[in-house]
Amino acid sequence: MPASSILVVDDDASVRRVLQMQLVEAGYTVATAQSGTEARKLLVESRPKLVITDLRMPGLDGIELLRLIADDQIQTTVIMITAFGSIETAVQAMRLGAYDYITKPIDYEALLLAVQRAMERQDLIDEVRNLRSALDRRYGFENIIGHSESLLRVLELASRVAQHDSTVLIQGETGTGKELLARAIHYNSRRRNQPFVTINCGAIPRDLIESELFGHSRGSFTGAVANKPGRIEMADNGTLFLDEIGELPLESQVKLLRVIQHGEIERVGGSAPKTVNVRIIAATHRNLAAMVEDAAFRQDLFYRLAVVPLRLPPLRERRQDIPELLEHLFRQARERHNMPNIRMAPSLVGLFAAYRWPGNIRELENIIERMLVLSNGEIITENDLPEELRQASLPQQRATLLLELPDEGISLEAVERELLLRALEKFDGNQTHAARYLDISRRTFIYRMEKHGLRQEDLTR
Ligand SMILES: Nc1ncnc2c1ncn2[C@@H]1O[C@H](COP(=O)(O)OP(=O)(O)OP(=O)(O)O)[C@@H](O)[C@H]1O
Repeated sequence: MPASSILVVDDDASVRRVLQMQLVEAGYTVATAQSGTEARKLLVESRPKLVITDLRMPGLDGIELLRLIADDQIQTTVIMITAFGSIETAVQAMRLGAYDYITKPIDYEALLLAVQRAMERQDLIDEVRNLRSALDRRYGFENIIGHSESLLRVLELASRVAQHDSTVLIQGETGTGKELLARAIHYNSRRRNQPFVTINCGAIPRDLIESELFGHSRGSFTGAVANKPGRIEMADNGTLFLDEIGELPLESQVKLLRVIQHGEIERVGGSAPKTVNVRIIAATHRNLAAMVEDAAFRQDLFYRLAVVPLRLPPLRERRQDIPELLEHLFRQARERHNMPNIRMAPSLVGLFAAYRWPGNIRELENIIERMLVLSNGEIITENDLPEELRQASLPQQRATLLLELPDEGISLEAVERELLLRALEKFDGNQTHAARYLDISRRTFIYRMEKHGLRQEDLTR
């Protein structure tokens, strides 16, 4: 049956005939069924866009047909024909999901108008469904490329947690796909048809972050010219993605905790607290546990966020994924720039696999894009690679940290001591930076310095 098809269901042959005639004349393709049971069969076989059904029929009646359509989730719009005066059943039909009803004797002009509106509605529903499934495909777990064990383990956990409403904390270096994973969780959760709202806590000035998160009332500060809902409110019933949560100032952390604990927000500048229902997914490239030790992040909030902690491994820890990612991202970039014939010399894969990728997949994506745009031939060769990648192939530079392992053995303590000193040196004696560089808390850093009997002055040894 073609797309604009209508199924007319009535046990009265003359009503069927007249309805069919009128609708065909108006340009629709029409099929008919003389009972609910016959309609049921046709519904499955030919998937009509619209069903016009009589309410009262022997056997399976209009209401039962409507229930079937709802239960089987058949995508169609229903118009019910009811006897004049049976308003209660019409109301019942609407409650069960009928889009409209018309009464007998049928006013054909009114019917055609109702059909036209119903068709437009079904078109809209179909369009939204198509867009949504494109979105689902785009943000599904299957779009997170890679088959390394460390990645698969995270994806498996994430897909299990997606079904539940628990708060998720995603940790991982910059560019490892934290936002991509957060979206996949949202689009695979029960909230998928509700908003996914993001906020980057590191990108918003400190004095504006609360108004951005919680909204503000008119006049609460200079520039607050109107009432404005915050991102949390916008994410009501959906998911809020708090990127770079480690950058959230301590004062705002208390308020966020309140949202998580009580589901309540208060706009900046007053107004009564409002109840919201949001799922929170937070992400950070920082070591939050170390920040808690340094009192730079609230412990209570940390525990609330890290109900399900997920850690995305850096690319250099899953080098086996590089060829697959390279191919995927290259194909995407080729399509984006409409360069279907461009190829990449196969020898390049080795160079890509050897590089350290400090910026992870985002860096890989950017380098591919740059090579493609700047290339002037049909094939990308080693000469088109940025310097840092070509260097990666030189064996002596494969790793930034190369330890000489002497035959007589080496003391782990001595190595640790040396690392502490080198890190301090690298950051001109700044302990906070050195600790962050070594991915430990400042407290741990100081503790280890003391353990080795090191003092700041030893720097100048
Ligand atoms: N496994 C993957 N497969 C395909 N594309 C990926 C993968 N991981 C990341 N990407 C792509 O890499 C880019 C960076 O990913 P994303 O923004 O999710 O990283 P991030 O960890 O949130 O980064 P940042 O910490 O800098 O915000 C995006 O364009 C994303 O689509």
